[in-house]
Amino acid sequence: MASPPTIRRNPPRSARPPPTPLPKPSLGLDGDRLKVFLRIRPLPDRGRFKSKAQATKPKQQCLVANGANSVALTVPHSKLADPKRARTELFDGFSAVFSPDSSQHDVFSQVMNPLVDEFLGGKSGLLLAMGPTGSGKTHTVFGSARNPGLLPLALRRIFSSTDDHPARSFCLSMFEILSEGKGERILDLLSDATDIVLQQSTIKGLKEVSIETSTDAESLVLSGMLKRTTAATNANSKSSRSQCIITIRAVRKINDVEIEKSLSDAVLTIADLAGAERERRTGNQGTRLLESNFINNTSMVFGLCLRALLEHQKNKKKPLEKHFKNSMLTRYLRDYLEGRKKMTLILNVKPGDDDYLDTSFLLRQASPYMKIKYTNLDDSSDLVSQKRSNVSLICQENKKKGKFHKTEVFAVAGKDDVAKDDGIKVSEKDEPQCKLLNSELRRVSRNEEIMTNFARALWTVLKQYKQKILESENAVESMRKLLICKDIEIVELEKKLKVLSCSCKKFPSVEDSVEQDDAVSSGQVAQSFISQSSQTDPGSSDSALNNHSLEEVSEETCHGPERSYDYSDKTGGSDVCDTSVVKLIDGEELSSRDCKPEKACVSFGFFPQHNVDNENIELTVQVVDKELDRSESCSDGGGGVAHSPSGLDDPFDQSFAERRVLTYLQKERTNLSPEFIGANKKSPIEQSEEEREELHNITVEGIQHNVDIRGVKHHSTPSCSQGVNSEAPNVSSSQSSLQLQRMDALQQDPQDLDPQLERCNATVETTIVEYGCVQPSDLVDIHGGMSPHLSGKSSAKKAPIAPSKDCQAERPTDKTEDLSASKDCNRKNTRRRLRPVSTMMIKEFTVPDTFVDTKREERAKSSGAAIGRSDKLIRLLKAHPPRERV
Ligand SMILES: Nc1ncnc2c1ncn2[C@@H]1O[C@H](COP(=O)(O)OP(=O)(O)OP(=O)(O)O)[C@@H](O)[C@H]1O
Repeated sequence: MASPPTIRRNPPRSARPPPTPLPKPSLGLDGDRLKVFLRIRPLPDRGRFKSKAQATKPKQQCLVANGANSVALTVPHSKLADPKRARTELFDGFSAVFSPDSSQHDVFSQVMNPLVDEFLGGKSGLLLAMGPTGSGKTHTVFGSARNPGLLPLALRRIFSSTDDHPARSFCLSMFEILSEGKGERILDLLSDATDIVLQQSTIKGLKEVSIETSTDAESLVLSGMLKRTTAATNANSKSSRSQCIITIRAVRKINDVEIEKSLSDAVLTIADLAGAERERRTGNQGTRLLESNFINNTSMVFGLCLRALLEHQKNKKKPLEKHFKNSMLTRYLRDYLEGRKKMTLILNVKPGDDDYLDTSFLLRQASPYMKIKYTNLDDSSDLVSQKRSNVSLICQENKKKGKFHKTEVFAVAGKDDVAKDDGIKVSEKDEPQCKLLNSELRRVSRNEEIMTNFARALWTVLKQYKQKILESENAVESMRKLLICKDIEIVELEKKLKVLSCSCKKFPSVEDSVEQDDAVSSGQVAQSFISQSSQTDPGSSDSALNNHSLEEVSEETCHGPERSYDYSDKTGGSDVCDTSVVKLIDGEELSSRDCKPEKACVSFGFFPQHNVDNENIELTVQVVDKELDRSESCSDGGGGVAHSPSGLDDPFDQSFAERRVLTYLQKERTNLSPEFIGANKKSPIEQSEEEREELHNITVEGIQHNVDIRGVKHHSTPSCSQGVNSEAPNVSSSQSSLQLQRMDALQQDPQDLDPQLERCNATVETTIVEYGCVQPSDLVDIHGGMSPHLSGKSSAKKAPIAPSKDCQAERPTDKTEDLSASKDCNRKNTRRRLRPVSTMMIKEFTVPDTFVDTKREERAKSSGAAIGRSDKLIRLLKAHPPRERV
């Protein structure tokens, strides 16, 4: 059985056959395209190599001329990944390819001679040599004395032809563009001038030397070459470090129309670019490296310009990118790089294997350039470029002056022939260029108009935004001022609240005084305290006013039954009382910094309580809440205050008391002294449930519920009770005033508290007697007296206020007439009495309804919340101390 045939699916690739050279392009097509010549320099002399190995080793070539217009580039073996797969690239389409053995004359005849002919015919042209370093650019352009290059040969050709045209002369300029730091500059090689600058495509300050003969011209070029910047690198012993440009300009000698037509100011430009360098190859460092960067950058920009031109020619809709702006060389050669002037390129390459990368890069880069067409050549380019420069300068000047108006632009652009307006004669040949220039001007002016309108609209929008920002800032400022005003109002309201709260505490005392005619129990003590306060602070209008008010009250209320307190807290207790006590402690006005809740049972009372200990003095202002439940529990608890039946049943007394209270409140409204309030002593008022219900409706209630409500533990000392019985008649008001003055001093100056503390302790007890018990015996109510007390440090917190046995014994109904009994007896009368007072309170101390309502709502909450409000109030009062009294 025969075996199946073996099929090789992937036969090994053989080397590609050499590409067939393309047919030489016709002259007609070639004439319209950018000419690109390729010159392959000969391999370096083998004798240069130092080592014998290198000298004997045959030099491999990677680039060979494959035809008149093409070359074959073969990848060296050393750079092949697979040595078996050799690869050769074909580059075709060159105007001509000069083999290494080509002479300078061969190159000149094909490359330079056509340019010279065109130049002599009045057309500008450019020959530009480019290639890697050491590829023979300089050799091709300048040559040597024995082997002159294209420039000397061109000069010889030009001057050899002048014999036929004696009316023309030529000027030669030579300059170089070299790197300066990270920038670049122009150096005139024919003079020592340093102030030459590049403007548009014109170099200002560049010296032009008129040349009469080729010999003079060559000498001039030689002198310039000597000044050119060169340096030795690993790739070239005399490497050019700059772009050297030589211009030959034809000048008219005779004003002959015919001659002028044939000898327009054509310029023949020859540029020898510095060769692109690879750092690894040249080993450049420092300045050489900067030069390499400059050289490579210029070559790259030049290539970009030609690529952009090609892309633009392929797609007319694609705008021509302005790469020429990125280097001086391309700026100077703008007309050539934008296709308005004819340019010829000669690529110099090295054929060695070592030069494969440089050669490959150059061929890949420059191959597309051969597709560039010249469809709109500018034969009178100098004239047009001069016009463009003039227009550009005019535009720049107008922009600088800010007087660039579109009308002017249109006036210029609207004219078909700018040159005519400028007095320049434009030939029919130049008319297309003038039209092009005019259309360009219209486009520029249109863009200018658009940008101007856009800038105006943007400016308007910005102004509107600015206006809005200003309005917003004003609104913010007004709101800030409004907030400040509101804050001030809040502070004033807080102060007013504080005053009202204190006045509410004082009010029952006054009322009780009026009702009970208890002039001695409360009035005297208050009078003594007030008088002392007045002495302590003569300038205090508050004290004076309060003093006066209460003096009047006490004087007028000397008759009538004296109200009494029944501190029947026999169980020590204290905690049976649910009556909430408002404690207001003003950190500024009270010297005490410590507020301790005291358990007391007061129906409606006010107790300034000074607890003096080693640390501080507590002045606890206790205002009994009028809440029904609490008051009820207070009364029922047995530990509360038993109010004696008020004796103010007399209508005259009632009305009189109301008038007095009204007078007092009117005075107090304007100026109330918290100190006085703190020192004032109020008598608890027992109320019935109906009374409490009514009191809930008055403003005072709202005020009182704004403050902290706590249970208070009454303190009492035996001395207090004893003082009521025995010492009260003997204690003079002056003594109590003196003692109270000391207290007042303590309150006013907390810093002096400690030194005075010990002294005060002794007087405190006496003051307690005065506050609670100093009353004439005939006026002291059987139920007790005023109970505001100052307890000493030993007894202030521990000993509850309780009537002593003696004190209780003096009371006719001390056991039977307890709090509840007295409350029941006086419920209705108290209601009648309190009603007008409540009305007055509403009238005098009306607070905003919202405030009252809010406080009522808050009052409906738990007592814990009330405590929180109290703390808030205390903090608020501390944060916003009342104004200084005048
Ligand atoms: N066609 C040639 N025939 C003989 N010698 C040549 C040829 N081309 C170049 N050389 C020699 O090669 C050397 C380097 O040439 P050249 O300085 O012109 O290179 P280059 O391209 O100008 O280098 P660079 O860009 O660094 O200035 C010179 O000594 C020059 O004489």
